[in-house]
Order: sequence, then C-alpha cells, then structure tokens
Amino acid sequence: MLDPTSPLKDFGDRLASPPLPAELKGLVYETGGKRVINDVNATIRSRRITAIMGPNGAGKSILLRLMHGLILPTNGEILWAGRQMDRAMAHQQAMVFQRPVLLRRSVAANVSHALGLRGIKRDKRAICVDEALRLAGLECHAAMPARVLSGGEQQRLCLARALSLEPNVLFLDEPTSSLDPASTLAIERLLLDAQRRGIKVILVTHDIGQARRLADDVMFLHHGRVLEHQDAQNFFDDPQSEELRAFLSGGLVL
Ligand SMILES: Nc1ncnc2c1ncn2[C@@H]1O[C@H](COP(=O)(O)OP(=O)(O)OP(=O)(O)O)[C@@H](O)[C@H]1O
Repeated sequence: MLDPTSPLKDFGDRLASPPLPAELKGLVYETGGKRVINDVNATIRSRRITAIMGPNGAGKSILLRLMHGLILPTNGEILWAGRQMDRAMAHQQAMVFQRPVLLRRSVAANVSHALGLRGIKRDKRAICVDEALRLAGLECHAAMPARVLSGGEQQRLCLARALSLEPNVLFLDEPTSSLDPASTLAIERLLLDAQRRGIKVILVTHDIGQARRLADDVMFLHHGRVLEHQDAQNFFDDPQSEELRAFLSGGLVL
C-alpha cells in the first residue's frame, strides 16, 4: 500500500480518466526497404494487462515503439481516446526495455534524474524516490551504484523508475527475458500491483507462462500482422489460426 502522505498517493485519482482506449488504425511501418508492420488494426482496452506475443522478427518491439511514439508510422495512426499522441501524452507513459538502461549513478539518483527530467521539484523528488524504491524492494540499495546491482535488481530499478513517473500506460519489452524465476516473479508482482492501481500495462513477452499469469488479453503478431487478439483464456485454449496453434506448441518458425 502507498503511504497516504506520498506524492504518489493520487495515482488512482489522476488515472480516473486515462487517455485510453488506444485505437490502432491501418498501421504500417517500413524500414530498410521492408514492411515490418503491415496493416495493424486493433483496440487496446484500458486498465488491462495486454501481452503481445509472436515469433522472433514478427514486429513486436516495433509495434511497442510505435505505440509509445518513439517512432512514427509510415501509414495509419494510433489514437488514444481519439487523440493523436502528443508530448504531454508521451509524458504520461513510460517504457522498460529488455536490457536495463541505467545511468552510471546511484540507485536513488537514477530515479531522481528521471523525475527531474519530468519537471518534478527537488523536495518532492526525494519522497517519490523513497516510495518508488520501497515499492520495488530496493530501499536498502538506494546509495549503491546502480551498475553493481544484479540483473534482476537492475530491472526492478528500471521498473521502479518507470513507475515513479506515475504513467497511465506502461510498456515493457521482454522485461524478464534474462531473469531467474524468483526475479521474474518479483517483476510480475510489481506489474500486477501497477495494474491494480489503474496503470495500463502493455507487455511483449516470449514466456507463455508469464502471459498466462499476467495477461487479460493477448495479441499474436506474425510477419507484422495481427493474426489474433483475444481474451487470454480464449487465446490459449482456443487458438483460431494454424500459426498460433503451431506457436503455442513450439512449432512455428518464421
Ligand atoms: N532499422 C531496421 N532496418 C531493417 N530492418 C529492421 C530494422 N529494425 C527492425 N527491423 C526488422 O523488423 C522486423 C521486426 O523487428 P522487431 O524487433 O519488432 O521484432 P520482434 O518481434 O520484437 O523480434 P524478437 O522477438 O526477436 O525481439 C525484424 O525482421 C527486424 O529485422
């Protein structure tokens, strides 16, 4: 539970009207002479954990980057509650990458720096840092150089930093792919906790067990196209396409 005096305490209030759902309309992305996202149409509903799955090279990371506005589509558009992404909206979102991207500074300074970039005043920053590190179980490591943390701790720090920004959408690109089962479960607990606080989570994962544990709905990408997008139970129990059946049984090779 959040400390009621924490500046993070108003997560729930602030998230009462997040800019969601997202509509992906005729989304196309071409790079290196290749069409790597091909006419993607989808509705991403709010307040759920959405998993994006698919074989290597299917376009999952590119789709995540398009949704977060890190790259622009060649064609088509992404609307958040009917609006195009703008700077203010991008600031309400956060992303965690597959490999921890950290500054050569202390654990606390990594969170504080990100808050500073968002214009949070220094006195409020210290409280936010403490709260974020506590949520991630890293408060004892606050003064340590971030680079000496284990891989799992570094990834928890990246997640703590992202959550400290009070995003209403959190994107994650294979955040646990190099972590052991205990570290993976620690990250998953943080994600479920974030979702309970109203944060929309969009997660790329290769881990079928993880998608089963976390996702409310799952999108299956293949050759840049969405072949299926269903509630998680239907996705796993009643796949409609040959490709998804093969993928789930470990037989789909691009
Ligand atoms: N700058 C680029 N130039 C050429 N091709 C690119 C470029 N960036 C991405 N691609 C290609 O786009 C396709 C989709 O890449 P993306 O990283 O989204 O795949 P992915 O589904 O996330 O794969 P993985 O599961 O292996 O991480 C791949 O075939 C990749 O080689």
